[in-house]
Amino acid sequence: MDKESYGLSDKQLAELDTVFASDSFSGKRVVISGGGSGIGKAAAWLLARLGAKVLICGRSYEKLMAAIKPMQEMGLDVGCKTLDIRNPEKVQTFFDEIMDELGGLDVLINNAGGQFPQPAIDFSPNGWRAVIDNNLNGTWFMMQAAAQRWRDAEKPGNIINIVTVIDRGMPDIAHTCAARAGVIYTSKTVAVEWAQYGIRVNCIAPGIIASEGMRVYPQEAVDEFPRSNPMQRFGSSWDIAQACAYLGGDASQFMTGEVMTLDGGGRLWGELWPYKKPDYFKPS
Ligand SMILES: CCCCCCC/C=C/C(=O)SCCNC(=O)CCNC(=O)[C@H](O)C(C)(C)COP(=O)(O)OP(=O)(O)OC[C@H]1O[C@@H](n2cnc3c(N)ncnc32)[C@H](O)[C@@H]1OP(=O)(O)O
Ligand SMILES: NC(=O)C1=CN([C@@H]2O[C@H](COP(=O)(O)OP(=O)(O)OC[C@H]3O[C@@H](n4cnc5c(N)ncnc54)[C@H](OP(=O)(O)O)[C@@H]3O)[C@@H](O)[C@H]2O)C=CC1
Repeated sequence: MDKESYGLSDKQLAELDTVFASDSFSGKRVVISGGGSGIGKAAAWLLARLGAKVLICGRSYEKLMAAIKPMQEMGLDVGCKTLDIRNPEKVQTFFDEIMDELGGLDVLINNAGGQFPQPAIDFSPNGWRAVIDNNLNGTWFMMQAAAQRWRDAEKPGNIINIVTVIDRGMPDIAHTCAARAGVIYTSKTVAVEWAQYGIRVNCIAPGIIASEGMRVYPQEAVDEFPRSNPMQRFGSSWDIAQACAYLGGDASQFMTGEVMTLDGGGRLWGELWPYKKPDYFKPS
């Protein structure tokens, strides 16, 4: 399939089945970074359909507005704000504003992120920095800003960080492996530190998901992706959205500091080359 066509349509997102009760997020306020496309948009649809008041953020106002319009037309309670998560001052202002506007916050889904595929030996210093900044620093600024406000207001909170599967590293995206490892181990650490404030922190590690994000990868690499797990296929943004509903809701109330992997078994079997498999590793 052409990678340009990956992703779920608004019609699908409005109609896909879910195992969760239709009022299971009623009264909950949820912020989703990178909610204008892919996994973040699917999570926005699902949690809003389950009754949450949802606010999505990202860098492009046009993209955010295009994402929320069909949700609002369905009567869902969804808004948006522009934010570059790499800017700590802007992140602070963002949380001041949304705490006012939403009247508080229950769940933060740190989904914004991404990388470019390249053999590590060729990374420029700035390319390395850009990926660390986006995925590690940006996620941290968001986590800390939310946690400070929950602590100061003496309210519980729930953080879900979307990472990637890094158990065996990942050729062609070493920068993101470094950043995501940082997010996972920061999450495990603050899951302990912040338990005293009633704040839970968990991660979701998606395998290959047929989202708009696939456009960053060469078509030849994407064609091989389904063969990287024993199920021999892509997962869907809806799979990850449903994991967000589990971790964001009361069913997971005794869970913190964990990484939930949804990768079709990819971490146990198979190989993935997001840029290009070198001849050295091909059968002779
Ligand atoms: C087990 C299964 C795991 C599956 C994992 C594989 C599948 C993963 C899929 C996904 O994650 S899908 C989501 C993908 N979505 C994205 O990646 C979108 C977001 N990405 C970005 O915004 C960028 O990639 C970025 C790196 C964060 C760039 O941000 P920024 O706006 O700061 O970039 P620039 O200012 O343009 O560039 C900074 C620096 O980086 C170099 N660079 C950027 N792109 C490339 C590239 N394609 N190749 C090489 N280098 C690149 C760029 O040249 C700059 O460096 P200098 O030139 O200044 O040295
Ligand atoms: N699809 C997959 O196979 C996998 C995805 N992931 C991760 O899941 C998350 C979602 O990816 P996916 O939905 O597939 O891809 P997308 O590229 O569609 O989503 C990434 C979103 O993050 C936003 N974003 C990126 N950088 C920033 C920033 N600095 N500040 C604010 N928003 C930002 C983008 O919006 P904008 O550019 O407008 O700011 C975009 O909406 C990412 O972290 C990705 O790396 C992990 C493993 C596999």
